[in-house]
Amino acid sequence: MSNYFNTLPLREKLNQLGVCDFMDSSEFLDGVSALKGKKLVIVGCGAQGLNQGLNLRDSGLDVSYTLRKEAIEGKRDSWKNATENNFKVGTYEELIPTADVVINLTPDKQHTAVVNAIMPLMKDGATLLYSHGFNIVEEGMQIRKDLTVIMVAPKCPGSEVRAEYVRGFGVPTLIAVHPENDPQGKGLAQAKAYAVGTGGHRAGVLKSSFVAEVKSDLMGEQTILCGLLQTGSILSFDKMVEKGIDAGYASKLVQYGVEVITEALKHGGVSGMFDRLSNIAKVEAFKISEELKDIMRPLFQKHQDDIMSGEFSRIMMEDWANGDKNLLGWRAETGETAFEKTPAGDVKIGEQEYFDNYLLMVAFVRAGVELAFETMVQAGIKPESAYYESLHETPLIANTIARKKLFEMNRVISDTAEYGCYLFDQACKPLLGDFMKKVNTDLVGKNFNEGKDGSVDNRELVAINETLRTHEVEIVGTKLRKAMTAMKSIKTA
Ligand SMILES: NC(=O)C1=CN([C@@H]2O[C@H](COP(=O)(O)OP(=O)(O)OC[C@H]3O[C@@H](n4cnc5c(N)ncnc54)[C@H](OP(=O)(O)O)[C@@H]3O)[C@@H](O)[C@H]2O)C=CC1
Ligand SMILES: CC(=O)[C@](C)(O)C(=O)O
Ligand SMILES: [Mg+2]
Ligand SMILES: [Mg+2]
Repeated sequence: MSNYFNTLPLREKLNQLGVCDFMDSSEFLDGVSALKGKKLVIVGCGAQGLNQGLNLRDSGLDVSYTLRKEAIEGKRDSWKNATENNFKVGTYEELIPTADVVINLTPDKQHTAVVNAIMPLMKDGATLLYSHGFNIVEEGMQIRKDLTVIMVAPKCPGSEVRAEYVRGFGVPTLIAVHPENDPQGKGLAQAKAYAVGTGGHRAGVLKSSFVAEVKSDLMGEQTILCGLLQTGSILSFDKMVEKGIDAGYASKLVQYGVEVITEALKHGGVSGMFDRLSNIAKVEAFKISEELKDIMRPLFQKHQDDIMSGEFSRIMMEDWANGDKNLLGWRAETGETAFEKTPAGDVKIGEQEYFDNYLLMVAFVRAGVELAFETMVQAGIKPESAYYESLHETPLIANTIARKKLFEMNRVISDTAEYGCYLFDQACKPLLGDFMKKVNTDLVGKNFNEGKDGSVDNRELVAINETLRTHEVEIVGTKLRKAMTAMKSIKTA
């Protein structure tokens, strides 16, 4: 097998990268009917497996889980996840031959082995569904020609796929039909029905391609969504402690601050987040985010270039072959950071205080969202896809950090995302060394407005507002958020 994307001529590469049609809600009036009465069998019951299954069942669909024998015999977590939620569980041999749709929600690194094990058991004309394009695009997996191959990819960590559904909302979702596998022409109808089943249609669905999804998903998770939130959290905490801020306060500000700050981003975009700052704080946060963009731009571009060329996948698959040596080493290193080891203090922090005392994170988020969006669009990803993958998913990742710090984020996201997150973090921390030397507690830990008279130059403020509001991520975000009529607010502890 070889990288499918690299076998395409440039014209077809650009064509598949550019597939991105925002689907009007009227396209989902058939609801789940295309899958009603069908047997949906999910392989794996982890972050996506469990949470998608819970949503699908609540949407009236017939869901069961097939797990590898050692998971059943060893009563592993995946077996506990499925049985404790009263799902039917069986072996591949027991459940796959009667399945109408087999949903592969195992780790990307296992996909080739898993698909080779389940494909011979799949009945003629069945459907194989992925939630990420890696196996098809980066590994070039070939699927039996009588099978339909589709993708329904939530732009969200598994835990929040369920949390948003329970709130009566959903998460933005990319759907696609693999052009090499749609023999009965039923792929799109099934993908749409599955997206309704997970609740994705309430947040927004893009008709995408396996190529567009994988090349944008890898970029979002490595940079703004996981990598930069990890780097920014660790550097912010270390700076506060270095400057004598109480470690418990610093830990709470960082752990919950990213959720409070990005909740404003979710509802009002970058400009909405900046509007939560005083005028003098907005001017300062703008200035340092401009500097952060200049420092990090080459790193964001390198990540996108390596994703496009297949170099990222090559080095990650090398680590797979090497027993996940880097992944496990970086995971252990992250767990040993002072931020991860310092519990949030029992101290009251008001909602506005998270903005006034944490300008640095506001600046990190603006720089990361805009850089990730700009870099994806320059590489051929359409703005709607880039928006979901950069701005909208950031608060959903932040929800996991608020729950149990970086440990929870790295536990819930895929192993592919976790590897990419660490890869970015390892490069970004030293890149920001000189910048962080100049950072003081006015930007992180203390109220920026304290002792200042609050006056600003009107023309400068008008220019900053104009720059924030006219960025393409704000233009497309305003349009996409209009469709998110069921979006709910989250109150932080
Ligand atoms: N995590 C996320 O939020 C997102 C993930 N995705 C995609 O969803 C897919 C699943 O990812 P995710 O939910 O994170 O995976 P998890 O690591 O959370 O869960 C993987 C599941 O697969 C099982 N599994 C592991 N190894 C094997 C194997 N060799 N054979 C059979 N089953 C195995 C595990 O159970 P056990 O070890 O007990 O057998 C577990 O139930 C991936 O393609 C990922 O890219 C897409 C969007 C977001
Ligand atoms: C949660 C999600 O969308 C990620 C980051 O792409 C993943 O976990 O792979
Ligand atoms: Mg993703
Ligand atoms: Mg991913």
